[in-house]
Amino acid sequence: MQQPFRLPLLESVLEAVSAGVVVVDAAHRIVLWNKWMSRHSGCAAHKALGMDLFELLPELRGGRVEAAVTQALANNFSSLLSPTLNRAPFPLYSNPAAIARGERMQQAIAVTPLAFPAGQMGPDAGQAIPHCLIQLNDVSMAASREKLLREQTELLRMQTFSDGLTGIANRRAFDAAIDRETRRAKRNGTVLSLLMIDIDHFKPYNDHYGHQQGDGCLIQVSGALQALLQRSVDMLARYGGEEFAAILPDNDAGQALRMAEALHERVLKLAIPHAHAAGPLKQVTVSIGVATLLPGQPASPAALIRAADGALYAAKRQGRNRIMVAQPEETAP
Ligand SMILES: Nc1nc2c(ncn2[C@@H]2O[C@H](COP(=O)(O)OP(=O)(O)OP(=O)(O)O)[C@@H](O)[C@H]2O)c(=O)[nH]1
Repeated sequence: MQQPFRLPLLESVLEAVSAGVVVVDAAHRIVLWNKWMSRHSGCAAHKALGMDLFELLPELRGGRVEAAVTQALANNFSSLLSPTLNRAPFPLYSNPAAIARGERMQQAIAVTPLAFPAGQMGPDAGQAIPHCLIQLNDVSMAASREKLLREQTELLRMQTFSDGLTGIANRRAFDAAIDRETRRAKRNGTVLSLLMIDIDHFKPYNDHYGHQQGDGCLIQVSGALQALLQRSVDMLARYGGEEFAAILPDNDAGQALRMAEALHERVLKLAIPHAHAAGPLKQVTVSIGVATLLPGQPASPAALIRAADGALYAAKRQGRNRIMVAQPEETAP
């Protein structure tokens, strides 16, 4: 090892490294401020050196950086400041365009205690003098990739569980919810109601007005139904083509029937013209089947759906534009 070259070599490494390197002494005075720090902070080393770090950058006072530096100097503790909790504590910018936008670099910061041996002479000879090393890395790219991934994941989640046409929950979301709510009702000994809602004579509507207007009708009806389901626990889902399902946790048979009446009425109020509607009302109507799972009743989600569906088809058979109620069959607990 060629001893004389070590120090200059280390210095050029410190200046060339793609990370911020700052060293402060026990009084928080800056004793090292590398080129990367000058470039990204806009503060040259000759200005920073000898200054109190928290006077140079007062916004670091009282935050996680000051706490980490104090822990390093007083207790010899190292800290890693998570970029999630401490996005950009130092006023550092990736490039001039980022300065113009006022967009700080996202930072990963490591704070490490250092102990320099004091010189050979004097009262402190041989003793370690506490210092603190602060390393900073630019994680802006990783952070924006992470943000993009999070947004894409959220979009995929939305697409997986919502209906592309109406924006309400889709069949997949319904299947998971009815299963979850049935188990919750059994566990808590509470009631659970289910409404199956179907637009009457939708095929002739489509045939007469066209598929696009049919889509518009589905959007209007689902919007009207959704507007009435105000509780966060209620769920309206598109069960199939022109069939919707409403899960009503904690609603007994009477409450579910009243909700069905309100939904039925709300669709009538839309007054969507339907030239081929049966009966005197030449407008879009719905038929609704209602079923309620009673506390302690051993019934499966499938039995609840079967009962509500059975009631819906009874409503269809009896002329449509009406509400029918059925009781789910008991199944083995
Ligand atoms: N426009 C449109 N139509 C759809 C969509 N999904 C299903 N449909 C149509 O909905 C109609 C359902 O018809 P049927 O099941 O015969 O029921 P209906 O004519 O409403 O008769 P009843 O339910 O017995 O009153 C079919 O013509 C489907 O093509 C959709 O996303 N958009």
